[in-house]
Amino acid sequence: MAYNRTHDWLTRLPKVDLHLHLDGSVKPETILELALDQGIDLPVYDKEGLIPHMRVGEECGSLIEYLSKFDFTTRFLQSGEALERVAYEVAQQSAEHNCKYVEVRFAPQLHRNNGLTVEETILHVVAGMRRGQRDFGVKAGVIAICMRNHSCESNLEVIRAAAEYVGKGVVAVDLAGDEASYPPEWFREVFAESGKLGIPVTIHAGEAAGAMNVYEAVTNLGAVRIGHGVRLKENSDILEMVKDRRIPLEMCPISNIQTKAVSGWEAYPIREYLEHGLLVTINTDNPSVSGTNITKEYRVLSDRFGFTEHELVKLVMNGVDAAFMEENDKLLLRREMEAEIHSLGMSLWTENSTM
Ligand SMILES: O=c1[nH]cnc2c1ncn2[C@H]1C[C@H](O)[C@@H](CO)O1
Ligand SMILES: [Zn+2]
Repeated sequence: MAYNRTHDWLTRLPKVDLHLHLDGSVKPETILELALDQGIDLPVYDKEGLIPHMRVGEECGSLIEYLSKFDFTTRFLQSGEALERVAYEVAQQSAEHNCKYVEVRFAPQLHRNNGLTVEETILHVVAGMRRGQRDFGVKAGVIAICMRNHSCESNLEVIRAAAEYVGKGVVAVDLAGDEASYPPEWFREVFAESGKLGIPVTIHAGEAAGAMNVYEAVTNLGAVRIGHGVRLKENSDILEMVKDRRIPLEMCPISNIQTKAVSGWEAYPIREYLEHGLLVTINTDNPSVSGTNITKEYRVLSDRFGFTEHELVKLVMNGVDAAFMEENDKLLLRREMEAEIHSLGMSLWTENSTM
């Protein structure tokens, strides 16, 4: 059936988001309220005025510049109440874009300035997410992040706490932060522990450094998914390895352009990856830092790369396949999404399609 890819259609398309940072998803209006509640001074007291403090502009030149935006927001996320609230609001924002499943990631050690333990931060994020799931019908999982600039000891603490909550809201662990200055091989000891404890691993790699980091993440850190992987195209052997092992890539198009993972849209390898058979998924990374949402990501792809409706659905369903979810739950989600896509008047084009 011919389909008109309007704004409305892309909003209504059921979607998933596997790569979304909690501290990169806070609404400016929430910051205004949190600042008031917590008695923290703000540089300005209107929503529009806060945006430049939270969002990168056109001139963003690197991942390091991009990461500098997070310090502003994390100051307000130092209580259980604030963490629970923003996790709840992520579910709400996801529902507004018909995002059926979201994996929310956050770094527990960044939220301990007022004395929360790592376990408490996880408990509060899980509680907010569960409440959001109940009120907005968005399924969710939490990914606990180790930071590249943190000590091995502090990252091990995150891995061990996350392990306690696997099956109770936590679905995986991750490594984020300044990739160019902290290569993945420095974190072998940390991720040996996640291997021992049996927690799934995804690693930010091939974003601000080359394909070798993807190789290291997969072969030595146990990554079963890769955050971004944009620079994988720089090494065809590693690209083939990722393809053969069916490692999904969590690509975040708007963020990837802003952090200069590639020079511009013309060099963005998403069509190349998809046509080569890589398991590409589409995600937001940081809605409030990047000024994005999941509908906008799909719209950009449709506009810039001329993806067909079938290709867009393929990207959505790749996300379902790549989710850190129990197989039974995944089957239910897949069925729910396929039925909804079908009711939008679209035929399906997925390997698992029964149509
Ligand atoms: O795209 C990213 N690459 C590397 N690190 C990132 C990215 N987006 C967010 N982060 C960092 C900054 C946040 O404070 C931290 C935890 O969410 O993760
Ligand atoms: Zn990220």
